[in-house]
Amino acid sequence: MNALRVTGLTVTRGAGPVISDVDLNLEPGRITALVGPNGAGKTSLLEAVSGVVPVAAGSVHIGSTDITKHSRVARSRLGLAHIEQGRAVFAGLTVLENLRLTARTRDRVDEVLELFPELDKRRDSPTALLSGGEQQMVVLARAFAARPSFLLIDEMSLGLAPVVFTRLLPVVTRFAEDGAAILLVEQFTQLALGVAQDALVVSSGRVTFSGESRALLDSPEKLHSAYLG
Ligand SMILES: Nc1ncnc2c1ncn2[C@@H]1O[C@H](COP(=O)(O)OP(=O)(O)OP(=O)(O)O)[C@@H](O)[C@H]1O
Repeated sequence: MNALRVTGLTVTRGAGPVISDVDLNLEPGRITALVGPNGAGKTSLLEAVSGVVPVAAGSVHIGSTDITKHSRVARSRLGLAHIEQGRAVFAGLTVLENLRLTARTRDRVDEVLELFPELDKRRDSPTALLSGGEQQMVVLARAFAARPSFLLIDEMSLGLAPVVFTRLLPVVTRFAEDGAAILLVEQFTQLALGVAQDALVVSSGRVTFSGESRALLDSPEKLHSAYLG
């Protein structure tokens, strides 16, 4: 399976660059935690990789295919999915209908519901009636149903109690074990580093650490200085 490779990426917003010269590799089966202070540029980096915003310099490749100028739709056809910040379910549809929007087969819907027994129980409920945590599960489940090879997840925990977020993390791990490459942006730094094999710290738009997440978990000083840039 291919890797996704970001090289020398620079993104400009408003007055100047918010991401500068970032390199990043997403390998099949591995989770990369992307962490850093507020306003560091994490969301902008994800948006540039998925094609929400254009890049000012640098490139994004899937295998040998240069997707830097591809549309979002073209990227998604190549297996790239992006769960953007803030949950967006189709509230008027049931859980099952939400999943069928992205699943190619009925079997895939069943496979995904196996990962989320809570949703299976409520499969025929309008999604609007679910709790915030359950709605976030629908968002994740809908992304999984499309079987992306590369999944960018932006602040899955936003608005959720840590206990709910902790419930979602093993499912993300399981999805990576099935072969997906995942880039996880998270405010709960320790939890994100705990499930990830690789880590990238950005501060003021620049990479201040790139390596195994274990190195940061073992050294709070290293993490602290990477945050400070
Ligand atoms: N639409 C926009 N127009 C102009 N500037 C923007 C826009 N969106 C974000 N920015 C700026 O880009 C910089 C990086 O923001 P970004 O949201 O990418 O950071 P972040 O690391 O995801 O932050 P947070 O952790 O707070 O969500 C910030 O200075 C922000 O003000």
